[in-house]
Amino acid sequence: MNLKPIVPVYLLSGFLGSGKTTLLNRVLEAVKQSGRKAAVVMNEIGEANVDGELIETDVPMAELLSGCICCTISGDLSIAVLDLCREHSPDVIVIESTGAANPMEIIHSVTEASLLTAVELRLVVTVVDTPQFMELSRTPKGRTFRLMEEQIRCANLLFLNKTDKLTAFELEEAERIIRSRNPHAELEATVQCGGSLAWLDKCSVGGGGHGPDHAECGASGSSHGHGDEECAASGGSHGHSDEECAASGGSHGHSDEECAASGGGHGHSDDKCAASGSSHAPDHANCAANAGDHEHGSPQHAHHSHDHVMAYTHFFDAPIDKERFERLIGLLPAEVYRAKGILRFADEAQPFLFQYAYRELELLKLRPRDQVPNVAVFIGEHFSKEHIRMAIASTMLSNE
Ligand SMILES: Nc1nc2c(ncn2[C@@H]2O[C@H](COP(=O)(O)OP(=O)(O)OP(=O)(O)O)[C@@H](O)[C@H]2O)c(=O)[nH]1
Repeated sequence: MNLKPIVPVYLLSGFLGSGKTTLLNRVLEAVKQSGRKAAVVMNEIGEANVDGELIETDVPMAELLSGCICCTISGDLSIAVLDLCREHSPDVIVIESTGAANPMEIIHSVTEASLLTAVELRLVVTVVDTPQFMELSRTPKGRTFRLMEEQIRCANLLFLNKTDKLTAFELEEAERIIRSRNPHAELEATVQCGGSLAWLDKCSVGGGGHGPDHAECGASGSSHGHGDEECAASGGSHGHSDEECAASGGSHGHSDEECAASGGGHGHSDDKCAASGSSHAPDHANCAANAGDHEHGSPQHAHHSHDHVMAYTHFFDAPIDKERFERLIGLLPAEVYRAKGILRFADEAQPFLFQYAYRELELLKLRPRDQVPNVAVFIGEHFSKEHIRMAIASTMLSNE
């Protein structure tokens, strides 16, 4: 029988602006260096795929815009994965979710895709904006903080990013608090997501095997820890029975145990998967419990913990003035904590990618792959789109 090799799927999770695209670029480079072919699913909450401009043109990419893959377009995610497999036969698929996504729902979508084609979720990597997480941990816990906690709980591997902005003492405190949210995931303190990518190599993929090598790749297998019970614990939050869970994982001949790994992207082989380096499987029960806390039902009936996050996309119809734009950024209300876009400045031949995360602005010259829009996406919580529209009009168009 000529079975297709199972394509490992890596999910990059983490709150808005934490560093997922930064990590994605490192992952893509590493996959390329190893002679394998990656495909990417990118999800943006706004109407423009700004991050896509940072990805090399030869990488097949599916873009899911204007929604969050964990809810409004979760069906699209399974289809995107199927299409990428059919059209490009990748060795590896990397999904970068919006920062507003809950990984549990995405995990569910990937297992849905695995019913139809040979893909398997191998690892959930959550990138934590550590200074931001710590700042929010000191104030009354809002929904953003709780979403960050969920993203932390569902990870196999945690990159505690932006540690350049922390003192050694603060980092120690952050590690302690984050560890308490997920005692099992491998944890690495990083700057620009510069952590180990060994997990990409450890899982033998695309090499003609028929499914993950459980002995070698604990990330995919669950050679220890997950039994039916845990599977149900995890699946339970989405209304799975053991049977359903087995069905989900079983499309490629998985056992229940394996299903826990596939369904949850969790389940490490203690000694073999230095990949995630993790010696334990992230605790499904944690995720499920957490899901319950925050009103996660089945994907169809979920009340998502991130529906407070909103985006306003503004397309400029002509090149804009750089200084005025910087002034506009300075005027953004605190509720807008993330913005990004591709901008054409009046005195510059090349377009710029702009990034704004928690009051830090970054402008980067772009060599676009194609025609690019002149666009800015503003992301935050409970802000007035009208207010932003008016701020743009008064700052960008005034004669001062
Ligand atoms: N100071 C600091 N900035 C970082 C670090 N890592 C990433 N950044 C910056 O943070 C901003 C956001 O990084 P991205 O990789 O785009 O973050 P993201 O998670 O993909 O953002 P969204 O797609 O909007 O959720 C960029 O300006 C990065 O240069 C870090 O370790 N330290």
